[in-house]
Amino acid sequence: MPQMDPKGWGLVLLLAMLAWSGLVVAEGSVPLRLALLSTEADYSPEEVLAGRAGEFRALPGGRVLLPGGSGRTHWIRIEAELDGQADAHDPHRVLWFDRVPVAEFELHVPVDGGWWRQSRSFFAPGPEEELLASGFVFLLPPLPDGKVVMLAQVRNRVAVSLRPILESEWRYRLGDRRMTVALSAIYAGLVVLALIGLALFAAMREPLYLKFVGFALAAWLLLTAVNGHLYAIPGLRWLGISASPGLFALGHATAACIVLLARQFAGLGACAPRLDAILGWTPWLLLALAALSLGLPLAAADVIQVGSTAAWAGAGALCIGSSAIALRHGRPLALPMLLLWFALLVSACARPLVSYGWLPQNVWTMYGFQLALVASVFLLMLGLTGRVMEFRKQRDRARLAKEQADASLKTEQGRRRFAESLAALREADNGDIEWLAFRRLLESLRPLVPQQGSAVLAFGYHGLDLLLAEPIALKERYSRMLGARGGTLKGLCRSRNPVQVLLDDGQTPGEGSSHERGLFAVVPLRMDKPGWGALLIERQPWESFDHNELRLAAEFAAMATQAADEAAAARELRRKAELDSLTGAYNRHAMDTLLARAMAAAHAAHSPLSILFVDLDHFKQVNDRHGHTVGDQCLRVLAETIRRMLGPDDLFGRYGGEEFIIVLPGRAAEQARQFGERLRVTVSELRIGEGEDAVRFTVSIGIAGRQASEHAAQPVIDRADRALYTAKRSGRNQVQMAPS
Ligand SMILES: Nc1nc2c(ncn2[C@@H]2O[C@H](COP(=O)(O)OP(=O)(O)OP(=O)(O)O)[C@@H](O)[C@H]2O)c(=O)[nH]1
Repeated sequence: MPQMDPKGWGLVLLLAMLAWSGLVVAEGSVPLRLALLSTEADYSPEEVLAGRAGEFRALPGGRVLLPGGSGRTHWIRIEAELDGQADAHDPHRVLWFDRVPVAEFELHVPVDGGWWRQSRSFFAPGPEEELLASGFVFLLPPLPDGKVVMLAQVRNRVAVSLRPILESEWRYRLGDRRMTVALSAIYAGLVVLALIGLALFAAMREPLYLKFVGFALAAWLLLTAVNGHLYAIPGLRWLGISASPGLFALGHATAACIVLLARQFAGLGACAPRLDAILGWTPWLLLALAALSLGLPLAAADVIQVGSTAAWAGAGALCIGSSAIALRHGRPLALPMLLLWFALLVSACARPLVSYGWLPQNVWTMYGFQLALVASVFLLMLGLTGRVMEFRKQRDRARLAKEQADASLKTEQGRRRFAESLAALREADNGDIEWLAFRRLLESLRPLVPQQGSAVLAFGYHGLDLLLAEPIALKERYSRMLGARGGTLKGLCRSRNPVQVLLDDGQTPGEGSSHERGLFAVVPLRMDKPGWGALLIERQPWESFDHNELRLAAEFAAMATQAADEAAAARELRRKAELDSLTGAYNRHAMDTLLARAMAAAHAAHSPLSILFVDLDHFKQVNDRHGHTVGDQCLRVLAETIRRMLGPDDLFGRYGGEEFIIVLPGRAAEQARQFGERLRVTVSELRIGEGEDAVRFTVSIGIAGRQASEHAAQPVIDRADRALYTAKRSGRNQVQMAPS
């Protein structure tokens, strides 16, 4: 069995203190004989006493039970034997009745041959009544000793139980004062608890506290209404119009709040979902019943009374059930809650049962409900304050989780975008791959890792030295830093793991440097030795990098170098596939593509373009005489000679075995002829080898120019080929122009 919380013991203590305070004048000092007569006609007190209205029925047990819904007038005869003992110091007597919800209550006392009359109303208390009157109180006129007969005339709608007490005034006042103090404490306590709940809501923004405030206020309204004090409060008197149905509606609203909170405290969503669902819609049902109570005619008040008791019993049973399950699952405060719901259920049903005469009328049956209700509010308050820290922790956890989820989503998006941008490297121009990879790296990391700036430095990476900065304005500073701390950085890169170090840019303070020292995350880049490089991310010296940031930077840096390596490898493969392995010139396939492109460009720009076919003369003899190795060497030397003579836009490829093609964009026939002639002469002067064994060779060249309308290469190639053929036939070692 779970241990009782210290708060639970505090509650028990509170209940005991309230009980000790003695809520009512327990018993009168003068014994009373009671009799009841009910009639539908209107009679005067004399006629009633004379027996014209019917016979009085004697009532044992010191109380009067009046059935509800009758609309009849009840006459209560109260007989007492006054012996005069009370009047030594206190000549006045008080006749006291429990304050029950009756519409009209009039007391008739025979005085000097006439009648002394005073009336009371539960829902419209008169100005002569005290604000927190404990009951219907009548300060009697001086009465002679001996037998006295008084008549109380009552009209009621709901069943009530009345217990008259005849008492000396000072004894009544003593009890009444204790009652007033207790009630004031209860009412004020409820308001204070509601305010505390409101303050907690303002601090925590947790709707549960608002529910509690609603409950505390509903309890306050219900208690003040049940005791009849609500209708005596200036400004709230109008509430008396709703009479008994209004009282029951308040009861239903309070029950709705109780169920709402009981559900929240039990937290059965996971372990008893069905009961949880029922608890979810019960408050709405109770509120609907409250509305119904207000809508039904006043004559149905006694029916509403029965319905209200049943609704409370049902709501109480649900609360008890939920607390019992919560207790089994070890929920905090489940045991005191269970006991309280039980006390509330029993006490809520007790008062109506007293009215029907099925239970004795005493402090517990009449006021137990109020005690239990106050104790419930108090216990819930304790429970709620206990949950403040829990809520705060929960909220912090939820916020942290959301921040982490947002951050990881942002990182994931950044990673995806970065990977996409790296995929585009394969399409990049040859010289841009490394630069683009590192620029993307810096730009992608910037929004993910808070920083002052960042840089990539790389030496001997794919044969390049690079320094990139983000923002670009910092490049100068990083360049200075590299000059001053390059050795340190190179040393750090040997470890291959990211580190964070304080570095300066080598300037002394005051030399114009905006921030001399920064904290740098140094992430070594993976590259083949002797090359080395690093990604640097800079922050203020006091803002260190956490493990995740360093890991992310290392991951992105690895992605960048890997993508650049792959793109460079692809570039190399592509290049090899386009080149002739022996001479390094473009092969025929690549040349066809490049030539088609150059022709289209020349056609679009209306600019000239010339094609030269260069063929070695009697190359078969060179091979035969000197061997293929020498033949190969001749081809390489010729290719190198041609390459040296080309401009940046010129193209050069090997078109067949010993046949080369040269494309000269922008050069017309005459310029091409001069180029060809220069080439022919240069080749004729070449020597392969030394001395007498030196090999010499010549070339024949055929030239054709693009005609104005031509944009396809083949006709020009054909003309150049024919010109070459002419050169060969005409004796070789010469340049022939194709006819234009
Ligand atoms: N060493 C070497 N020889 C090659 C290569 N490609 C083609 N050849 C040779 O080039 C020679 C071409 O001979 P031909 O087409 O008869 O022409 P030629 O002997 O140069 O005579 P003309 O062109 O009429 O002056 C052949 O013997 C081929 O074997 C090569 O890559 N290396």
